[in-house]
Amino acid sequence: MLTETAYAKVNLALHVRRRREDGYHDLESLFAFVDRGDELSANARADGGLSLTISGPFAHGLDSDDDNLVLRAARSLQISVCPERSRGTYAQRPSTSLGNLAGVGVHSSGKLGANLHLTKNLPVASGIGGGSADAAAALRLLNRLWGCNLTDRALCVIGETLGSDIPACVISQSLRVEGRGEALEPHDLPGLSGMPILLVNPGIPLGTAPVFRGWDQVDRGPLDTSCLEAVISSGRNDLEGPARALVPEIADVLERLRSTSGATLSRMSGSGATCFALFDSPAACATAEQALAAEYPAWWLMSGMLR
Ligand SMILES: C[C@](O)(CO)[C@H](O)COP(=O)(O)OP(=O)(O)OC[C@H]1O[C@@H](n2ccc(N)nc2=O)[C@H](O)[C@@H]1O
Ligand SMILES: Nc1ncnc2c1ncn2[C@@H]1O[C@H](COP(=O)(O)OP(=O)(O)OP(=O)(O)O)[C@@H](O)[C@H]1O
Repeated sequence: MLTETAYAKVNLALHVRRRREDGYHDLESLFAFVDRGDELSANARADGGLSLTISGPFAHGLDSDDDNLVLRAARSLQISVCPERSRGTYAQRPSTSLGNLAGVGVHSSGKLGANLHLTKNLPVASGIGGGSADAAAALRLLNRLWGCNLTDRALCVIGETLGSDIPACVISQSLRVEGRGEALEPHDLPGLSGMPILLVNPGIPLGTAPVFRGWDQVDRGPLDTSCLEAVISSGRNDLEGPARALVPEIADVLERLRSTSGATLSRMSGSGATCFALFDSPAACATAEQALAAEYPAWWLMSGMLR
């Protein structure tokens, strides 16, 4: 059995620059990843079939049916390395051209199968990329399990067809991200790796599309990622306003985090409703987590370190 962690994603800053013709938005964002998240495991299956079971604190919020992003990612990988699977039951082929990716041909027998198990530790629809991280973990895991030997770049191309955050989640290291989410540059700012972080969600799921729809279409300018201080002082999350309009509790979370001792940056991640605080020491982070757990038992909390 092989395992992969689906690392929680945080947008340390998220600038929305433009609404595009295709309905998506061009972004500039600094992505970072927490060293904890969902856990995915898999055993190989010789009959080419796929199955998924789910356990964990947020298993109840999720179906293990064909629409689960883990199974959608698995099917996309099957089709990419073994195109004849796109006929018959496997209806959909990734729309992006993968060049000669299919030519790796190692699995022309089409017997790529797996029994997958997901331990769902991250809240669903919460702005920390849970589903995207799961799909990315499935691509990394099955690439190993099936011996496909695809590069990260090829996995990103497959992931991009399933969701904007998935390419970044394939890499799961700090990145500057532009476009819809597909233009990635590694961006390892000094001091970021190992930094303590606390994630806080008020316990209310929030879909991504309605938050983007609420954006006021005002371009407030580019994101300076030259140093962490610039990201802290001049970075924003342009989706915070529309997310707060839908979930007013986000304001309570941010107010509480901003009054926390030792927090160097508090902001909302992605389309919300999860917010985060970065800390100058693990002790300050642990103290904050204990205090919030006692004060707000309904809030979901997870502490960790940036990768
Ligand atoms: C807000 C972020 O989490 C920031 O990292 C991402 O941009 C969202 O990524 P995601 O959840 O993977 O989003 P997708 O599943 O691709 O898209 C969901 C919906 O969000 C909106 N969407 C998403 C990404 C983007 N750059 N512009 C958009 O307008 C679109 O309405 C889309 O239909
Ligand atoms: N394995 C999965 N985990 C979570 N959500 C999934 C999964 N598979 C499918 N979904 C669906 O994807 C939708 C988005 O869930 P997700 O948790 O990825 O949102 P999010 O945290 O807001 O992501 P992002 O930060 O990328 O916008 C949910 O409505 C959920 O039903």
